[in-house]
Amino acid sequence: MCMLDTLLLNKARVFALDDLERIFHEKDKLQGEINVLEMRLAENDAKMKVAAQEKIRVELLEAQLEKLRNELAQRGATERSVFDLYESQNNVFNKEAPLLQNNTLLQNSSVHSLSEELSLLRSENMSLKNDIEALREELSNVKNTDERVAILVKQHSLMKSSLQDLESKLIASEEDVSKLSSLKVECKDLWEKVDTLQALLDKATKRADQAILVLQQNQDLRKKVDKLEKSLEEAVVYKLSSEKLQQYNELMQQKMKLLEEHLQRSDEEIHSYVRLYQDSVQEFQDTLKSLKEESKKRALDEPIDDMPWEFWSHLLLIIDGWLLEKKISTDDAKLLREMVWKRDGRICEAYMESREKNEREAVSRFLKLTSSPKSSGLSIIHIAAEMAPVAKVGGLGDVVTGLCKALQKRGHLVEIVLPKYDCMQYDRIHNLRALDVVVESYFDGKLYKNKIWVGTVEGLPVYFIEPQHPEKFFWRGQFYGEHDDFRRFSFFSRAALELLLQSGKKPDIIHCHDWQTAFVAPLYWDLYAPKGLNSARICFTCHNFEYQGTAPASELASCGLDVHQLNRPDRMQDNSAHDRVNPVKGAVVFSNIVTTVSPTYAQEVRTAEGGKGLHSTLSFHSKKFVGILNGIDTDAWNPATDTSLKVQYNVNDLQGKTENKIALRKFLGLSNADVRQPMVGCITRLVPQKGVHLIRHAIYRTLELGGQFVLLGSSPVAHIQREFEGIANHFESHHHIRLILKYDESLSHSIFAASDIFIIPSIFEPCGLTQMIAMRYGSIPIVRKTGGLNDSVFDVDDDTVPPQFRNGFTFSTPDEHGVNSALDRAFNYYRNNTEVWQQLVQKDMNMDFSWELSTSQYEELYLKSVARARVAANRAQGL
Ligand SMILES: Nc1ncnc2c1ncn2[C@@H]1O[C@H](COP(=O)(O)OP(=O)(O)O)[C@@H](O)[C@H]1O
Repeated sequence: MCMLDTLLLNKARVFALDDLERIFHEKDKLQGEINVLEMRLAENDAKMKVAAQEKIRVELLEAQLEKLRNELAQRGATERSVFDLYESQNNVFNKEAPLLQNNTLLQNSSVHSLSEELSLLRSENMSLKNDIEALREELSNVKNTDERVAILVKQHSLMKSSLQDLESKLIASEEDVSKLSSLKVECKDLWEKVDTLQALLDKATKRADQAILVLQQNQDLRKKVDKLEKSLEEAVVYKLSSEKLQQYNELMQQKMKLLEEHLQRSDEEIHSYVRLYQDSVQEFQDTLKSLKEESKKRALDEPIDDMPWEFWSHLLLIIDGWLLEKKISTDDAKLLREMVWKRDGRICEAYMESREKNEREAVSRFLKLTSSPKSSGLSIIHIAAEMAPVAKVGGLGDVVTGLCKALQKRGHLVEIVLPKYDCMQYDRIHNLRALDVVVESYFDGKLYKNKIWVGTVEGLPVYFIEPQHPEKFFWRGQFYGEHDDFRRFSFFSRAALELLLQSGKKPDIIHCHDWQTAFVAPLYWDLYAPKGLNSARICFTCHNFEYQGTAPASELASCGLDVHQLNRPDRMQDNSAHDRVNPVKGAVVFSNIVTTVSPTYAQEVRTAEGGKGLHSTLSFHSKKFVGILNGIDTDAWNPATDTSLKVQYNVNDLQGKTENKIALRKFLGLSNADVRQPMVGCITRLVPQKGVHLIRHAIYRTLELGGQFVLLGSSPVAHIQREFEGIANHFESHHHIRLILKYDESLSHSIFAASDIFIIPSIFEPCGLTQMIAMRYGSIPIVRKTGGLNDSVFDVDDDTVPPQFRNGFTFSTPDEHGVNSALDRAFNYYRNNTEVWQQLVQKDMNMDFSWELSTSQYEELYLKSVARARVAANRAQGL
């Protein structure tokens, strides 16, 4: 390193000296040129002066010439008159000789003088002519001189400009000289540094020699050093990545802080509520602490943690059943429910003791449990149209189950109310039974009976409502897509609230989902809060703003809502059709908390392009509107325990993934010739939102790239279903392409496990779950950057994202070019970078997409809303 520095410094010095030499030489040359030019300029000036004098002389000569010409002209006239006179005198003399004889002498003398004068004039004339000739010559010379003068003037101006050029060059060179002198100083400095570096280098070389000696003597030590260096590098990489992560976290924290500040400024009231809430949390924590201490003393009071959720939900349903069947009072039921909620050991013991006894004895045993500590969580009731796995159409079902399970784990009492569809997966419901009770609910001006069923699903207590209505609302063989969906689900929403009212429940939160149960929000505030079901705050989650369930305003009256009051622009009136009502808009307006399923989608729907007509409503209510990214149920989606798979596997043993690929190929009749042939998977509803034309294109592109493609999907849109049936038939016995056009939960697990790449080219995507499930199964996602896909998939080549977050391939423009760009890159990585691909698979499988983080966000929203309600209630009571 030191040697390199020395060489570089030497080189720099030589260059600098060469430059100096060259600049001096150039300067001398320029100075010489300037001198010559100055001399020539002086010469020119002198010449010009001479020329000017000559010009004056010429002018004088011309004047003289003119004078002489005039004189000559006069003299010519005189000469001619003298001659004429002489001739006439001769004639007279000849004619009158006798008369003139006396005057002859006189005459002779005058003639003589005249002829003398004439010859004088002639000679003078001659000399003048010569003079004129000479002057003419001189004049032509002068003309030549004029031309020369003009040339000289031109040359003069040219020289002047080149002189200016030279002067500016001289200035520049002088600057160069000054730079050079500073360069010289720097150079000197550098030399000094070179010397010190040289000294250091010498020292280092000496040390290196010693080190080499030591290393040569001890090979083992060297190996250890190598190992240490490697781990040091890893540590540096780790440090760098953790630093980046920290930076990223700091950035996020800053953003959050800004947001928090903004919220604080914009809503002073919320701020005070938060403080009050914090006080109550403190109070709650104190109570909890003292309870904990107390419970330590009493072994029987200890919460039972080793009983499954299934058990507690079952107990809860027993108590609710007794309440509805009027076998216990509301207060007793409340106390017992709270004990279940707290997983109290005493109620567990009571159940165990009374298992073999008849119902009356069991009831009395339970009623002996008199004291019960305060509950530690919230009572949350979800009213929904889907719940996985019993009634699932898409992501909504997954979210209801995943979120409820996570809330239950956090100590909240969670219950779910669902329609009792005929087409449910009844084998996934435990202890399903009908209660000996009938709940009547209003519809079309009458009361209709509802049969209430209870059972546990995934360890959660669920109420199923079976309307005894002649239109058999939920006996249709399918969940949605019926002509009277508006009537079916407005009926269900009202019956669900009726059930809560009649069973005396006092929930803290009622959480409804999508347009099907959006009616709950206006029904609650307009009808049920006045009836006494007033303990709750309403949370509404919209999983997709594409579906708003609008209908003619008059249809709202069936479930008892006031059309006149609600069909208003600030309430339920649809923003684009004033004679229609919009349930989603109603829920946005009437809920205390409104959420959607990813932060990016929450932004997108506030724009005119993304809001599907609701952007202005959402912007108006933006203070209560947030986007929370969904999680996935990591118990249900776990390749290490998934019984749908041929072989279970995990991040440390990926052989099982390959075996699933081979098994799926066999099952679907695809070629098994090359185990490394990449398999692209796609599991989706085939609707325009999912980018069906891009899915179709991806099939053909995968074929071109030499991969295999497996599509599992079905479409509620007839022409899309037909189109894909055409493609499916075309590839019916193809070795590399298979389209399975149906809903098949078990097959979906096999495809997630078998595929290497998973494609989701959505036009818009509120959250999307398949990208997270795919990652959990080690299938690398290719997604379009939109909605929740944008919040969960980060491109492996995007260096603006910290490396630990990069987990897939993304593209922005929803066209074939975009698909190609991502698909081609993915194939390239898969084929040419096996090791990197393997690391990517492991990284993706380790990513945390559980409900943990999202649930804590929902929990925080619930708690804040409940605290605000308490403060408002206390204020109203004057406390
Ligand atoms: N044909 C199908 N067979 C089995 N499961 C499917 C099918 N189509 C979609 N799914 C499942 O439905 C869920 C889709 O959720 P999501 O990605 O949020 O999309 P969306 O809710 O818009 O349909 C995933 O769990 C996916 O595996």
